[in-house]
Amino acid sequence: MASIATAEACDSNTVLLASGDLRALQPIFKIYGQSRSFAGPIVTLKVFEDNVLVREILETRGEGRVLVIDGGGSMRCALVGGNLGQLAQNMGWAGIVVNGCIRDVDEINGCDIGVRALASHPTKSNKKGIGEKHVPVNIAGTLIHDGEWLYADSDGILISKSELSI
Ligand SMILES: O=C([O-])CC(=O)C(=O)O
Repeated sequence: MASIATAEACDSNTVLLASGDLRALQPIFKIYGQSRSFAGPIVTLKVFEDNVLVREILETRGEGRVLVIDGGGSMRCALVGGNLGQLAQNMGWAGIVVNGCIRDVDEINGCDIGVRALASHPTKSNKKGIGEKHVPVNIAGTLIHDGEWLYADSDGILISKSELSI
């Protein structure tokens, strides 16, 4: 999906920014993946050093949505790797935002999705299947709800209560 420029979205939606219906994530993410700009409705996931539920969600049809994973900011393993990046692309996800690490960076950079993560880490995660889908998550200073909209480009990431019009 062609994305609205985040800077422009901020300039033309000052009322939404002031009310908190539109908010910018703190700039803590690195940019990966082929799509530097992406946008879509959010699916939230809260996990910690365990990516079984990440795969479970990415195995469902993305339909242009964005998976937002609160991995608790862990710097001890990767929640998404090349296989999951490929799966996300094949299932039609627009992108993945990870409050945590990814791995197989070269493979992920070849995938036709947008990915944001704190860093890369070569270790895989646990496989216990613990976590919560569709719950509110607090990432980069911002509370994010399932079903809200995410807009990402080279300037940053915006969360909007509803779809923005151009
Ligand atoms: O399976 C994992 O833990 C993540 C991974 O390396 C991949 O997606 O390729």
